[in-house]
Amino acid sequence: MIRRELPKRRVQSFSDVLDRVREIINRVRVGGDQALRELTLQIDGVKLDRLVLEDSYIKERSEVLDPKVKEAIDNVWLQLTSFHDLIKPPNLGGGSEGVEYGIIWKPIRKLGIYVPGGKKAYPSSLMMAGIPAKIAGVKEIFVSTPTRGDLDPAIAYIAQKLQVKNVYPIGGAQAIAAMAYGTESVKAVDKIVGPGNVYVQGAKFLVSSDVGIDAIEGPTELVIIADENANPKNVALDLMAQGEHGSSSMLVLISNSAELLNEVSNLLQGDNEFYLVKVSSLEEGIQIANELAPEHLSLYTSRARELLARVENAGAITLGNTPPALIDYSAGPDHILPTNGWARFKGGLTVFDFLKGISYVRAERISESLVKSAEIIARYEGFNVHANSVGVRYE
Ligand SMILES: NC(=O)c1ccc[n+]([C@@H]2O[C@H](COP(=O)([O-])OP(=O)(O)OC[C@H]3O[C@@H](n4cnc5c(N)ncnc54)[C@H](O)[C@@H]3O)[C@@H](O)[C@H]2O)c1
Ligand SMILES: N[C@H](CO)Cc1c[nH]c[nH+]1
Ligand SMILES: [Zn+2]
Repeated sequence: MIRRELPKRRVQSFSDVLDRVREIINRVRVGGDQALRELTLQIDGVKLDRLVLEDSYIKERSEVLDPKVKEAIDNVWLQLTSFHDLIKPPNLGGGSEGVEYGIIWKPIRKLGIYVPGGKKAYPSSLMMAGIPAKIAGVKEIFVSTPTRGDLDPAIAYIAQKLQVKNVYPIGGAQAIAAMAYGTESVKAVDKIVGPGNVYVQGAKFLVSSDVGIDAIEGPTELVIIADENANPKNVALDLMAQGEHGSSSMLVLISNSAELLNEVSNLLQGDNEFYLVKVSSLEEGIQIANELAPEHLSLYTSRARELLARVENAGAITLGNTPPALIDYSAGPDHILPTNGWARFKGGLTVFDFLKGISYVRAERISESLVKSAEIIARYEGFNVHANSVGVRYE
């Protein structure tokens, strides 16, 4: 369906399902493995005979993967690695006023990756989470994914490449609850990352008081800002491509060209809702995009480079005639990206999501003024022992 207006809200939001998700989480916390089996049967219609897939089974499944797909995965692996390697921060040290200080980056220890698999399998998402995690130095990776029968061979292959400790054939909020709190079979982790539908993201949100999460990465969003130079067929393809994720995707085209909007409108097919909006200038388009804070933003205009500087809120941006689907698979930057407006304060997944920056200080010959300042502020706050503990050392 084509709408000639801006979307008023996300089609489906994780906050719409929090009551149901809370109920699922509580059932897993109380009932452990048995609750996981019951919930997977009730919600997914899958009878689980085991909750941890054996290594021999994962190997067997990876062996049935088409060699062409294996080769493609190996190829993309190198490109994703080069992007995330570029970002990995070095340990830094310096000093000022007699204080030696620095920061050391340490990986989180136990990581849970959720790999979506309700409607389609997402092996690419396992790569997008697993590669930066490995580059950050994460040692123990656990994966949960709904399997609807057998494990997807590409997920099996990637799990092996990542030396994943356990793969759990569990999906939805129950998988997130299990990795957050642990059950007899599922290990509790320090942080859970990964995309998924509103139930998965709602669960991540609710467990985030007890375990780390990356962000809300729910139903796909694409905003395209295009001018009269954009190819209408490619614009329509990009919108319909992200529509493949399901009816919850938010798909918006903003243009200053009525002709382009009409041409695209005639080309769009499928069940998704497409929002086509006319603006008077590309700058106005950017302003709207900044308010929507979409997951994917495409600047499909010859002024893309110039407009890039005006973008404040977006998960990832494609410039000119670059398909957003290239980020989904092989360009290098991550496709695990914030949705629901979380791009106002969070970027896409990077090695930073798997690292903790721990700062250190050594102050043997600190300047008198910094000692005095510490004492004065401590006393101002009423923390006299703090002040004394500093002052006494540098008398
Ligand atoms: N933002 C990103 O970075 C990003 C990346 C890739 C995919 N995605 C999104 O991930 C999503 C994948 O969704 P999916 O559904 O195919 O797979 P999924 O694995 O996220 O969700 C499937 C699970 O949801 C649970 N579920 C489904 N209906 C339920 C209900 N009524 N009550 C309770 N639980 C229920 C089930 O347990 C099922 O196993 C898509 O929306 C896609 O756009 C986002
Ligand atoms: N477009 C999704 C991120 O919103 C990522 C993806 C995976 N597979 C295909 N697409
Ligand atoms: Zn996609």
